[in-house]
Parts: sequence; C-alpha cells; structure tokens
Amino acid sequence: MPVLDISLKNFHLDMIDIRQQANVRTALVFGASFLGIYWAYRQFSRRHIKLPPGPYAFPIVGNMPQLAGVVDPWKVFLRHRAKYGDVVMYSVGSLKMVVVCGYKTIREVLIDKGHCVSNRPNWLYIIDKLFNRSGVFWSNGETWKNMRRFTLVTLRDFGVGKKSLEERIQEECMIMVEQIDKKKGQAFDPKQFLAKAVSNIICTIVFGTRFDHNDPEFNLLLDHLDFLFKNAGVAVPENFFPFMAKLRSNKPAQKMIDNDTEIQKFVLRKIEEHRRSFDPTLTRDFIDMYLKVCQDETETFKVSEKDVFRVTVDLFLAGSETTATSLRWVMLYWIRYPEIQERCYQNIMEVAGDGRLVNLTDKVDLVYLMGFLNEVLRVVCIAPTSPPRAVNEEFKVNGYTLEKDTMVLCHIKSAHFDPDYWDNPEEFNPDRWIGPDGKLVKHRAFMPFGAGVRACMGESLSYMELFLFAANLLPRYQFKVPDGRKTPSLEGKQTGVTMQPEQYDVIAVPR
Ligand code: HEM
Repeated sequence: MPVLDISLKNFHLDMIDIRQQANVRTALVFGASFLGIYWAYRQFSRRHIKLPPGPYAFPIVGNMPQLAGVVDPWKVFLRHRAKYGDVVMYSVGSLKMVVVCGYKTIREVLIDKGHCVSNRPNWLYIIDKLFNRSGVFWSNGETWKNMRRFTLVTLRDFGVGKKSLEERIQEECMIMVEQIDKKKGQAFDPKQFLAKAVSNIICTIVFGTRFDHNDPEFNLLLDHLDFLFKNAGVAVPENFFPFMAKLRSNKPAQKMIDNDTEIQKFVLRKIEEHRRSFDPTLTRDFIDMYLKVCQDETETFKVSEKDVFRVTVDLFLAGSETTATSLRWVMLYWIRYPEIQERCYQNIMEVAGDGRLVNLTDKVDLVYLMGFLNEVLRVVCIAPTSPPRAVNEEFKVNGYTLEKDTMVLCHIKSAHFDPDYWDNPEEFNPDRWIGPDGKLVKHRAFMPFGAGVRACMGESLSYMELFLFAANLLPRYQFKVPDGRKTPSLEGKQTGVTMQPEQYDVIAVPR
C-alpha cells in the first residue's frame, strides 16, 4: 500500500510542522507577554522617579530652539535657575541635559557623586566624529583612565613645576618683551602675542621645540586649532540630529572634520620626524614618551597613534586658548583698574626690585599678585559652564533623579558668585584672597578648573604660566588704554566654551 504509506508519512510530517509552528507561536506569545510585563514594570517603577523641572520642551526638537546659537548660554541658564531651582532639565530628541547651579549642589554632583558622572557624552555626532572616543578629553572607561595616567605622568616628567619649564616660560615671556619693545609705545592688541607664547609652551612639552612667531606652519596650526575651539561646541544642531550634517548648505560639520584632518597631518609629520631621530635612552618630549611606550615590550599599557594624536590636540585645545584668554583678561583688568595694576607692580618690586626675573619660588611672597590672578579667574570664570559630563550611573540630587546618559553641565560661574560663600560677590576685590596673617587664603567655592575625577589636568601648568607671564611683564611696562580711546568693557561674551573679552588695544609704557 505505497499510496497510503506516503499519505501517512505526509500526515506525520504535517503534524510535526503544526507542532513546530505552535511552539514558535507559543514562544512568540510568551516573549511578547514578557516584554509587555517588563515594559509595564519599568513604566510603573519609573513613575516614582522625579525628573528635574525645566522650560517647556517642544516635540522632537525639545529645547533646541531656546538654546541653539545662543550667545552667553550661562545667562540663559541663570534665568531658568531663578524659575526652576538649582537643577534644571532640558531635552533634545530623546537626550536629556541637566544644568546644575550653586556651589553646594555642584559639589554634591562633582565630588560626592563624582563616580556617577565620570563620563563625557562622546556620542554627540560631531564630537564623536572628531574625537573618535580616543585621547583624554572625550574618552571614557579604560581608554580615559589609561590616557589620563599617561598624560599626567608625561606632563609631570616634562616639566610642570620644574626648573626647565620655568626657564622656558620666562624665555617665552622675554621674546614677548622684545616684540612689545618693537611697538615703541604704539597701541597693539595683545591677543596674538599671548596666544603664540602660550601655544609655544605646549609645543615645548609635546614636540620638544618652540616655533618662531612668524613660522607659517605654526600660524596655520594655530588657525586650525582656533577654528576647532570656536566651532566644536555642544550646542551645534548636528550633534543631536546627524542628518543635518548633509542638509546644511555651509556644511559646518564637514569643515570641522577637514580642519581636524589638517591638524592630524601636522602631528603625524612631527611623530615621523621624532621616529627618525628617536633615541630610547633620551626621552625629549611627549612624542618620544609615546614612541618609547610603543617600543617597550614589557610595557603592558599600550598607547595607539590615534590616542597620541588626540591627546596632543586635547592639550592644545584645552591648554592654549584657556590660558591665553585668561592672560588677556588679566591685562584688561590691569588697564581697567590702574590702581590695582600699581599694587601688583609694587608687590613685585618688594620681592624682585633688582630687575632679576621673577621665578616660581617668589610665589609665596607675591600674595597680592596671586590674589589678583585668582580674583580675575573668579569673576571672569573662563569656562562659565564646565565641559559636559554624562551620567554613567543613575543617582539623585536635590530629590531629582538623573538618569543614565543624561548630559550634565555644572554652572561654575554660579558657584563663583554664590552669596552663601562670598562677601559682595559682584565686587572685584583681590584683597578677599589675603588672610589676616598676610597669606593667600583658599575659597572652597572657587573652581575655575572644575572638580572631581575629571578636573582639569593643566591647573598647575596654567598657574605657572599666568604667574610667570604676569610677574615678568609688569616690572617692564605700565599697561594703559591708548590715549583718546574708550576704556574697554569688562562684559565679555561666551563663544563656544570660553568667555572672550571684547577686542581691545593697549599701550605698554616702559618703566
Ligand atoms: C585657565 C586655564 C584653564 C582653565 C580655566 C581650565 C578649565 C578646565 C575645566 C573647567 C575642565 C573640565 C573639568 C571637569 O569636567 O570637571 C578642564 C578639563 C581639562 N583640562 Fe583644563 N583648563 C585650563 C587650562 C588647561 C591646560 C593648560 C591644560 C593642559 C596642559 C588643560 C587640560 C585639560 C584636560 C586634558 C582636561 C580634561 C580632563 C579629563 O576629562 O579627564 N587645561 N579644564
């Protein structure tokens, strides 16, 4: 009975098929129910979390219309703080951003809960394209830990706090003196001099060499870095809506990437030059340190070329503009308050009146000058809102939950003007830094370099530069507003990350 045989076999196969289909269906129903229950559980359990309040967020674009392209975002954040409190939430698409104000709350976030906000939001489109999750500024996790360690050791080994770097900064200051002398009392904008002098200090640490101020390669590098610094901010729409990178006719994202490629070529040329002259017994600079680590077979920690390039750019981006801009503010406050400039000068004369160069050991005696520098950093607050962090572990602050991956900005300027921690915070007063014993006092709400695990890595270097430049320029010149010109305002503008003073000229009258 072959026919029946076949049909029986078919029947058997059909049964298997039906049973398999039933199994698949059961699995699907079971899976869907599980997901449904899980979703309901998540919704229910998250109903109890209290997110921070904030201004109305539009569908899809969220708060982008209120924030994109805003000049002085720190002022907008302060207006919202007055309405919503110390923790204010914004959103763009599905991303959440929180701005934290006031010293007490900032401290709680950056120090007490610092381990929960140790990431940077490196998923932002342009930032991710540029920084490639490498280097130290925008990396996270193991890469960040390794690169932070490598960078700190290298900065220490190549002179931060050491005599050799001190001499290099003094030398750079004297080159600036030669150039100021050439002005012969004519008005000039100190911006370029200061930018080149400070960048040359980073060049010394990274490449082991300085550049002539007229070197075209150096000037091109500075132009590229300046472009990147001014444009690679967080509040660029492409960071949140990558499709806009193709839509916007002026293609700002592509320009930044092209610009970054040019800097990359420069650094790679320097790495090649170093490779040709490399001597493992003589580590000359940051790049040599990288080559050494690469060649050392016993070294467990490996640095990639991508990382070394990125850290180099990180050091330029984080270290040149910030310090050079601080020095421009220092000069502006001198010309705005001639009597304070005179007190700084007298303070230096008491210690180094014989015309010698001021060095780092003089710092303890130059208390008024140090108080003045701190006061400039306080009132100006070069980075009024700190570079963003990202929540890596959900936590609560002031009763509000900050969910994982929320972007966090700390409003440093609000801490610097917090009336609970400063007497007359609006007043520019270097004397607030001098204690009854005549020594420099510390103020805990002073945090121009951020705080916690990701605090600035260049604080000591910056102070070295600010102090040595200020203390060695002032004995040589009295800085003044050019005759007949209006005294520049102290208002300033936040462009990108930093507070920029308005363009101004000075005259330097030899003492
Ligand atoms: C007046 C000058 C400077 C100011 C006001 C400043 C300010 C800051 C601030 C506010 C942060 C963020 C900290 C945080 O997230 O909590 C930062 C980070 C950083 N700064 Fe500075 N900085 C200055 C100079 C420098 C210099 C000279 C260097 C390098 C030589 C440097 C290297 C860095 C690096 C690498 C980071 C990232 C650290 C990390 O993410 O682990 N900075 N800086």
